[in-house]
Amino acid sequence: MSAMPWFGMDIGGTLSKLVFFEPKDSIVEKTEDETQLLSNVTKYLTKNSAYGKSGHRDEHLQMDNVKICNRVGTLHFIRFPTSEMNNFLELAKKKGMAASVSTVCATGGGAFKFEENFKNELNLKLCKCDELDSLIRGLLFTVASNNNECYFWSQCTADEQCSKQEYTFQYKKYPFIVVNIGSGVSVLAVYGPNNYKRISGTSIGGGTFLGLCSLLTGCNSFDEAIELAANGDNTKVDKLVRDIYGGSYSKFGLPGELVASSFGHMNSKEKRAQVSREDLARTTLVTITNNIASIARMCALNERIDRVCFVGNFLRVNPISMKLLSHAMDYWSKGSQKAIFLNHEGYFGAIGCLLSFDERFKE
Ligand SMILES: Nc1ncnc2c1ncn2[C@@H]1O[C@H](COP(=O)(O)OP(=O)(O)O)[C@@H](O)[C@H]1O
Ligand SMILES: CC(C)(COP(=O)(O)O)[C@@H](O)C(=O)NCCC(=O)O
Repeated sequence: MSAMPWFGMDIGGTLSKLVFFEPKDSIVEKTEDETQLLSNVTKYLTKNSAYGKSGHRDEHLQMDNVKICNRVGTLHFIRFPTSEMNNFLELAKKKGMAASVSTVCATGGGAFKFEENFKNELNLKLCKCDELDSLIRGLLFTVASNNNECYFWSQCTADEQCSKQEYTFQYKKYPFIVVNIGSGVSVLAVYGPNNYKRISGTSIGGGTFLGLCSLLTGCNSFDEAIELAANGDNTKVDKLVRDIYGGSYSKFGLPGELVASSFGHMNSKEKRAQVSREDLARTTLVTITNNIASIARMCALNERIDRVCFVGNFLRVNPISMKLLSHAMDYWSKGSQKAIFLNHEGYFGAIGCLLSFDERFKE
């Protein structure tokens, strides 16, 4: 079967992620098909960082000297909103992306939903891979290939002192938890390279943040929502323990600054009149993030696992949530659970999917 070895696609509920492998070695002779694709598609993809109105290449994530399928080359990372799928298919057709190939590996719900569109528009067969298998596979591969992939936030009790630190993740040491925060949230316990289970999930995820924030603030993008949140104050919107107790609730170790009731001030007309779009964006972000932290903590406790990797595009340009997650894990576990983050946060499904080409199509 003829297949397209250098693309892996993850078509998610909000964003489509496209990982593209550009072979750079001269050891292996290029086939005629390869030469044609490399000259047309590679030039177009690597010379630009924006495609159409809404496609972006994350140049800062590019990985050089990566070995895949016995080839050495560069991995490129591209994303576009899944809602723009029709425009993507049109552009792919125009640029001849599928001209000399018949199959591409794809994962995420969209690999099922858009299968017919790929067939009809591009005459391209989607070889479907499971999204959680791909996620774990891509994550393990990336951590093994990239020394600087993982980091953590230290001293997150005081925001000014909280800093990003490199983390050497012993990925060969199992188990660990993966919390994938995409449109919704999946929580996985990983026991070995081919041994994991999905232990929990919640529909209150990245899609909920963006949806609620759009409703409450009229913002038009995720980046705008995060920017608003960065300048807001959730204590104007949330009811804190100290608003109820006048201080902390010490008998059960609840500090005064803890949110007792998310959005709890908003039943008051006067308080509503005092809040800004920024405050509402911040509160939405804090509410969703704290809820995810609670679920992650309980899952880690239940499974008796202390390392928790948070991934997914909800964490893109979002240090506020990463710091909150770090603080929550550390504080409530009295330092026994650790929150770990990864630079290629939203791309592991697509990377894992690209890697499965090797297995499925080698002669
Ligand atoms: N440019 C963006 N556009 C839309 N959502 C974004 C963007 N960047 C980050 N996000 C956040 O990431 C979430 C999607 O994460 P992702 O891991 O790609 O999940 P999915 O596979 O469900 O699309 C969105 O719900 C939103 O919270
Ligand atoms: C259905 C999904 C696996 C799809 O993945 P996504 O596109 O959100 O990354 C995910 O949204 C999810 O796990 N939702 C939570 C469902 C639940 O456990 O309540």
